[in-house]
Amino acid sequence: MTPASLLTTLREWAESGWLRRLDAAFAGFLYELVPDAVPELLMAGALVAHMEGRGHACLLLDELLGDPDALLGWPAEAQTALQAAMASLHTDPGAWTETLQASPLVGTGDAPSSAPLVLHEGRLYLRRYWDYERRVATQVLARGATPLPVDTIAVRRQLDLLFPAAGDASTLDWQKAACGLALRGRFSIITGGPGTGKTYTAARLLALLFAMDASPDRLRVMLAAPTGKAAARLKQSIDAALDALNAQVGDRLPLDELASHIQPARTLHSLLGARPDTRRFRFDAAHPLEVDVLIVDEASMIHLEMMAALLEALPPTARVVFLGDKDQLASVEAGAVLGDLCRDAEAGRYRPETLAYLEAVTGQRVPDAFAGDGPPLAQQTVMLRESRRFGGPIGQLAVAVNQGNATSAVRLLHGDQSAALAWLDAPLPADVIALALRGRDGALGGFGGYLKALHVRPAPGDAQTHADWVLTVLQAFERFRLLCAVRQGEWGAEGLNAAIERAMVAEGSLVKRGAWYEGRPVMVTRNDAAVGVFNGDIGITLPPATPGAPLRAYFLDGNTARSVGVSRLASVETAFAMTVHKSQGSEFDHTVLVLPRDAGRVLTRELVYTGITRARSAFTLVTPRAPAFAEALAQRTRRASGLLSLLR
Ligand SMILES: Nc1ncnc2c1ncn2[C@@H]1O[C@H](COP(=O)(O)OP(=O)(O)OP(=O)(O)O)[C@@H](O)[C@H]1O
Repeated sequence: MTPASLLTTLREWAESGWLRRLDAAFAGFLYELVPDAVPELLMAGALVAHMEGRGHACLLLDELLGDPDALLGWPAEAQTALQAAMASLHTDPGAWTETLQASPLVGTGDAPSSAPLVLHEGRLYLRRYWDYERRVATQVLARGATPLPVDTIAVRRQLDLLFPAAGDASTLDWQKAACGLALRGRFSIITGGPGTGKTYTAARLLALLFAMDASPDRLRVMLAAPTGKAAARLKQSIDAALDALNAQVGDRLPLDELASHIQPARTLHSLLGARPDTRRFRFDAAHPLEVDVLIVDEASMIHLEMMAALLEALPPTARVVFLGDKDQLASVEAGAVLGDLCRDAEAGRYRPETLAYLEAVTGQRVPDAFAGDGPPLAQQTVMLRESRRFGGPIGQLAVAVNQGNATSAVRLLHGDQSAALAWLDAPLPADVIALALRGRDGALGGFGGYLKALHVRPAPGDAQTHADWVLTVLQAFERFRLLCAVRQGEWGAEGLNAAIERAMVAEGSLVKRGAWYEGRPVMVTRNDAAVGVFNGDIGITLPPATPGAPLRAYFLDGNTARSVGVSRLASVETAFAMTVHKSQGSEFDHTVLVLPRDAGRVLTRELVYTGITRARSAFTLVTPRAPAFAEALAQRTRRASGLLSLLR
């Protein structure tokens, strides 16, 4: 196959929807740069771009040549076309590697180069992603290189105070261990499922750092998370945990002062100083953040590019602690950074030196099963294993789903007597709409509470009454949500949003005269630093206090609301229903997960797990085709990345 005919084939694949137009265009761009580029290079270029669009940081050549069907998961017709095209190219991985390496368009990654592609240990990258991975790995390695000196006797005293032993004093308290490990590292991770006490532990870690610091009055503490909502939740949880701790041990630790050192929680974009029209941030390696301790929540949502920018913006002396659930869906953007970094979290793999340190500072023995010879990062990672909030049916369901145990999960969904869980066979989207409008027996209602709050609008004029009403409406909206596996189609977020709007208009709960109407919930889909809104922010369209003034979108910001004129919101979508991806970092009292008839490779175990763990007190699974649930549980998200190999 000639390069020109391969490019035609790639364009045809894009026309058929197997590749993105961008992927085929990228191969065309490579050909323009080097007209004698071989077809292997053009094919690899289109496919590495395609894989990036699907969240992979790189393309594994072995997998492409060994089992392209499994790698790409294309429809049968596309697979046949791919096989035919691949048959005309080299079949041997060694020959592919040599061919690619010979091209001026492919760098090795070891030497500085501006080649658009990088081939490193059998992984082909778009240069940008190679760069992100390398920068993240460099930072993680530098920050984890040597443990910081610790006065183990003093730490033991503080930890005993912060974690008074309950029950068997010799049983390891992982929360206590997590504080001990984070204390001696500049980079640490505390992972665990929902309600395992990640923020509870982080609050105690702050108290410990404060107690152990030589000049605590100068300690600068920052809190951040990928979304505004997650940031606000983090601050609330840390404040609540510190208040409770104060009541417990306030006479022996200066916790009041600590609270005054914690700055308001920020989104990562705002922390780093996002600027309009550029990917560069105000804070970077040359202009580092002024921080000593940074706690970052919902770390599973951090994508590679953001992680690289964040770590580089931290001064070398700062301490960063990531909190997150490694089993949740990774970010929409390429990379699965937390999942990669937590590869050893389950097993522990603590070295003898780490085990001895943990025993010295906790007074407890780490069970032998967690001993090993893990890399430095594993020595700074702790997985919390006991859920404190999710012991009930929702927690049991989350565990069954995480283990891929469909039989047990289905039994729980069908047989729950407490009504926290339910399975609804919904042959038609109208069944979902009925559930959204009226809720279900035993669970909290659907959008009824929200519509009710919306309609008790105060008389115009009084700013305070108006502000109270806005808050009530925003909080009511947070109680219920439809989560979809996909965006498009009648079972996707777009289809269900349109259907809900129609149903609400038909029953007279909404008056819709144009795209913007009173009561329209919207989700921001693009960061806009100039307006101060970020991807994933959820707002409600409401009239302002001044009579006759144009509609504004109100966003919950902790316990207050801020507003933006709707004409300034360029990229938003209606948000009665949203994708599971976009729901990360949020929780709703009653969460409904809608699985479509067939969603192919997007329907995964991580997606179902993430949906379930958004539910605070009730969860309903809805699907028109029952087997879709078990099929989803059988499918894992696997993202190609070289981060672990760079961390070796
Ligand atoms: N060791 C503990 N003793 C008593 N209560 C605890 C303990 N650990 C956590 N909790 C309580 O369990 C609840 C959940 O804890 P926390 O919010 O810290 O969990 P999380 O892992 O951060 O949850 P999420 O995944 O929702 O962010 C809180 O009410 C917290 O006070």
